[in-house]
Amino acid sequence: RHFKQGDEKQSPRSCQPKTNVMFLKTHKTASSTILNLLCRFGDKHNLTFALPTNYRFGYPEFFSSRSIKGFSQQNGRLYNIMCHHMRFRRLEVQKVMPADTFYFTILRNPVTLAESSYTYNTFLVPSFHRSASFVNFIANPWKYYQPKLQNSYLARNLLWRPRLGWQKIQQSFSLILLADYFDQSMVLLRDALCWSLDDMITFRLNSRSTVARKHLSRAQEDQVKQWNAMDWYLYQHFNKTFWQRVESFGKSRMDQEVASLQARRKELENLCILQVRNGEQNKYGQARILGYDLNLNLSLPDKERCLRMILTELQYTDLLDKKQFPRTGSVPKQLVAKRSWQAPIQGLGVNKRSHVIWPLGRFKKKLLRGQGQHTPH
Ligand SMILES: Nc1ncnc2c1ncn2[C@@H]1O[C@H](COP(=O)(O)OS(=O)(=O)O)[C@@H](OP(=O)(O)O)[C@H]1O
Repeated sequence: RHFKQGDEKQSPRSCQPKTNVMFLKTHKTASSTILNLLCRFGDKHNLTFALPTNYRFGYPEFFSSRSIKGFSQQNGRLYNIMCHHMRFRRLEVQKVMPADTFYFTILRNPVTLAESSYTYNTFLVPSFHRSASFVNFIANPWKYYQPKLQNSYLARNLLWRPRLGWQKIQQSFSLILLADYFDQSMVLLRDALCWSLDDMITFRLNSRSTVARKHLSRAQEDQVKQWNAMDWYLYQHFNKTFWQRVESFGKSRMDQEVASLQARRKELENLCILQVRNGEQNKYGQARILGYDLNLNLSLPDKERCLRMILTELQYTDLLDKKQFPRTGSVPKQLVAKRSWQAPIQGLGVNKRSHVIWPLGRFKKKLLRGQGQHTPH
């Protein structure tokens, strides 16, 4: 049981791995899991990341190259990977990404998306916390929703907002994935990027447990679709194009590759994960986010790799920040636990008893004892 086995199993491929990649990260669409995948790839190959100064590129305002840490019009530098939250503006992004950049994004069924957003952001969105529950909100949204109230953009048509319509999406992105078919999405992405199987293996991050998700009746689902009509329209369109793409990829080839992906993920889960457990309630809502405890008996290289697979968006961003800006980067206060014995949450699930020591210095040691926290996205 070792990471290497999976890498060795892969046959050589004739294509050239893409190293210039732009991912439009969006709310509650498995985007933290994909961000982790991109961070690991870029980190492994020492690629440069366009990093935001404060975890997001000026969101909810439109993207500006000024929000990239260290960028100036004078140095006019280009980056390999861009994957943090933004409100997309193609021309502005193109200024800082090479011409052959591969652009992709991800959507999710607006029904489960809206429920996730409500639970996760209840206290952040006044339109939400005026209602007693999601079912209550969705039965009569106009009673609670006021567009001018703070963060109301999180309460309606979440898919639509960062992207401005399906024609623009179609023009700007070479691949549009669906969180609801995550494994098929990873197969398509792997094919497009020409990356290895292990590069595509992720553990589910920023996730609630299945029992915490609210199941809706058909009538309630219809209410959500009506309330988020633009999202529903967008989703239907890209659901169709997604399955057309699967069709041209080949259905049986897809089934085989999904099976390999799942088998390899299982192997790595067995290697890395001791247990999955409920973390603390997130700060802005009622969601308890699952965390992972790593196995205690891992070799140091495996520990490092397993740990990278469970780093959350903020934690990985801090590591990359530290790597790209060794002198200016600092450990943000919120990542450091108030008491060192506190069990970490949000994916940084190193067991209390297992003080994993990374060889890369004090920062990581702190991080490993730290408490992950999540800003709203
Ligand atoms: N691999 C995979 N497959 C399917 N779904 C997945 C996966 N990884 C994460 N998720 C689900 O995505 C939700 C979190 O999305 P984000 O990470 O984009 O949220 S955030 O906006 O960055 O806070 C969150 O949804 P809910 O659990 O319904 O809240 C996660 O469970």
